[in-house]
Amino acid sequence: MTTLFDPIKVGSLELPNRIIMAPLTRSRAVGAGRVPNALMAEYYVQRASAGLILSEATSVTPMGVGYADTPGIWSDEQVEGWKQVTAAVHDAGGRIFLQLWHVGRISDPLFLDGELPVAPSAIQPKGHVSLVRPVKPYVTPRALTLEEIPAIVAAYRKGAENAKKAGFDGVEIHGANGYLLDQFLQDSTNQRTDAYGGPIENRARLMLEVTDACIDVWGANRVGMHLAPRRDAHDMGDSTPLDTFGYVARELGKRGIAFICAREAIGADRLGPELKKIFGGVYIANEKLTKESADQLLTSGDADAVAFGQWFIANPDLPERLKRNAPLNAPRPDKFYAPTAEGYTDYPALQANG
Ligand SMILES: C=C(C(=O)O)c1ccccc1
Repeated sequence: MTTLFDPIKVGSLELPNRIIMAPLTRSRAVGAGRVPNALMAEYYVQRASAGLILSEATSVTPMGVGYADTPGIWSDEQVEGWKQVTAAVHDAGGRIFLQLWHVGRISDPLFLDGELPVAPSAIQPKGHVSLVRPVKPYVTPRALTLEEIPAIVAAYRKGAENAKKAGFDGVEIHGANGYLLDQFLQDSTNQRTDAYGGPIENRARLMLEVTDACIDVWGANRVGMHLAPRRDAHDMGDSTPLDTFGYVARELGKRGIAFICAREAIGADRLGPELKKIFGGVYIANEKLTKESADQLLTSGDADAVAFGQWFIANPDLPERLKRNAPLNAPRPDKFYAPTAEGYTDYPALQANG
């Protein structure tokens, strides 16, 4: 019976366990340059016992930013900043992928030097700009012109190249949670009439062009994809979800990428088991999992590995704690996005003889 502690090959990497650290935005890349720093290196190295760390979402271009103090991967300075993170994780025997991100319409002119956010179509998302006070509704984004799209693909390619320069072990493409690639994929947010809109193969085109660019840089066995088939973030929706996500899973399977990591909790409406069959590769399940529900997913074959978010925030030595059935530290949501060491690097690990 497969357990969390069994090794697994993901792409060309041998992982010592199936306990993945989910991508977690923590807003500690403080400063105009959005450069990773020593505090971030300390946070990641504390969690290096994960089978694989998926880094926090990292913008591939300034126009892809939508939150305060989140890091980028477009500048030489940011590459240098990330090098201290990857070196620390590798020195501790860990493995880390960078998550490549563009928020699309989930932004605001205050993050974009006064520019409107860009998107497949000019459709205002319901909801408010995250973590901004006073509360501010999202604006109506500007639809990207057909001529602008090659530059978006080029930005992801550059991000993939810079991730390699920075010492990462691979890249995960953020295709989930209502951000740019997800906005193109789902028909509630994409009303284009050109080659990037209409039928599923057109709406998936940008996601797959970005995937092909990353494969060109890294090879398929070092590229992953993050998906949110439940369509529950940032006012998303699709009229034929299994067809839409099934098409993506099939196309990613044809390309032989290292994994799909799908954010969907255990629930009757989840598409995971179907998508896993269609994809045919390593399927990582994420969100609100416990040790029991994670074990159940592995035992049933509905997932090959599991990603924990909040439990890794609060427990730097999560794999050891799960192995020992040790008590887990409680996360402190008030510090999830505060630019402080408090609630970031001060969660205690078990005592060596604990
Ligand atoms: C990158 C995020 C995502 O994937 O939802 C995110 C960003 C800000 C806060 C929480 C999560």
